[in-house]
Amino acid sequence: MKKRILIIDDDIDICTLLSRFLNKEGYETEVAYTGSKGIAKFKESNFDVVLCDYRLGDKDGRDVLGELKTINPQAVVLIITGYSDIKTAVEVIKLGAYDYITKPLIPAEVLNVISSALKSAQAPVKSSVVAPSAASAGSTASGTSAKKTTFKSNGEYLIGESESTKELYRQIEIIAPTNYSIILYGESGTGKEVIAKTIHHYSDRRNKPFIAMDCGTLSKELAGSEMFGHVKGAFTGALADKEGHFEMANGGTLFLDEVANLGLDIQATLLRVIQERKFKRVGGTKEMDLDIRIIVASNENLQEAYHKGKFREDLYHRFNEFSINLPPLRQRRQDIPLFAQFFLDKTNEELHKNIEGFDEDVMNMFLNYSWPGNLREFRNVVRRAVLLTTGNRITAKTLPWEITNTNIFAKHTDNPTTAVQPNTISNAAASGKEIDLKDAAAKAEYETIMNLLKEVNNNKSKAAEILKIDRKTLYNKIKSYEESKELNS
Ligand SMILES: Nc1ncnc2c1ncn2[C@@H]1O[C@H](COP(=O)(O)OP(=O)(O)OP(=O)(O)O)[C@@H](O)[C@H]1O
Repeated sequence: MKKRILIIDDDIDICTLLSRFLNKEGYETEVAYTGSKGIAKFKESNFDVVLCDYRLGDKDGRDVLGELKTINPQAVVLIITGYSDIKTAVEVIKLGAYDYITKPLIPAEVLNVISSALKSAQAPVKSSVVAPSAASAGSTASGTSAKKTTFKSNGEYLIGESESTKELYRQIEIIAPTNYSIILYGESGTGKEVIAKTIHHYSDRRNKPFIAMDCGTLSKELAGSEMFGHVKGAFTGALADKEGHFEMANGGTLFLDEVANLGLDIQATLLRVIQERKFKRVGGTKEMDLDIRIIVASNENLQEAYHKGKFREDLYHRFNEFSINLPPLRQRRQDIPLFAQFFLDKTNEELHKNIEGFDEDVMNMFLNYSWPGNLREFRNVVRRAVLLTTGNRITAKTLPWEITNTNIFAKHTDNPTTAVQPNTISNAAASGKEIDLKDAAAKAEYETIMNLLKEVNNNKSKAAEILKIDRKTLYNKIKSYEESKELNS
């Protein structure tokens, strides 16, 4: 049966082009020109993938994503963002989008992302049973705590060589063979799920399922059923018996992503299940024994969350048998050339291309950039650059402007990473301060423009040229930021 794709975009031309192109590639498509119409279509019928533009006439992609996930937590949603809008991309991934695609759209990239989304959706969304063979590439764990593990890239993921990476793997080596619950802290895209899978590979549970569950998008109503399953008739809409993530993971490892987002009610149920090591499907009577290892991930400090009353302290202590901090990419710069080559090799393989490497200035830009979307962003940037490259090497022309302009920006500020606010996220989490990612992004853009204008003696045409935008867009960006500042002051 043909896979069905819903395209939501207020640009009729893009809808038509995408739809024609995807039909030719064997997909069935439907289009909606507004967020509300898209949501209505999604309610009426099943789609395997939703492609949704971030900026829509009536709503933004974030709202649409939220509503689609409320209708079906397993919805596979790909958000289309502007070329330089990595902060939005990070935000929508946190909200449960499967991935993002940047504009201008490149057909091969669209196909690539759709096909990997469809593969992942064969299991429930964000859930994956790890092939045991993936574990065998490194020297395998013997199952005793005294064994010596040597981590090696399994071809799918890279390990890295910087000091912080070595420390990370030293911790994994100690903890993997035990049955301890683990909290993984790290910004979006640092590889928390990848590390959770690695821990699973190197544990005695490696031949059992690894199931990932995204708690960030669970509605209060569906949380119980998603976790523990339900029996037919348990509530309106429970048309058949359903297995929950705990049951799927039984015997193996359950990875709870964005665990700080779980409501207090479901936290109470979760605690009881973990303590009693037994659970029932919602509405069911049969009690099942629970044998799982739990790994949770959060980009918010859970200790602070419980101090604020957002997270149960007893549940926190249950999870916190061990915790690991994943460094952001900007703190493991030594690994950047390795990851660049790794992502290049992978993309060459996927696209049957043979690009040999990167121009020297490209690598310098990679090293200077602050990577707010971490490894996910890096992978996407390299993938896109490979798609756009026609020669032997990747040149700066194929990179987004925020990367090509890192150096200019760095000259004018004490903190070269201000442009992308990465530290603000963790600092804000630590201080309990609320930040608005959109405001942060707009501020960063504004500061970048103003600093560049100083650099070019206020020559706006020159600044626009360097930023690869037209003069009008440059004016609009300055104006809209200054107006919003006035409104908020
Ligand atoms: N060690 C690695 N080697 C190669 N690629 C990696 C590695 N770690 C992460 N990636 C890339 O980054 C992507 C994001 O990783 P992952 O989903 O594990 O991050 P995350 O921290 O769980 O993100 P989020 O908090 O947004 O869910 C992966 O799909 C993969 O492409």
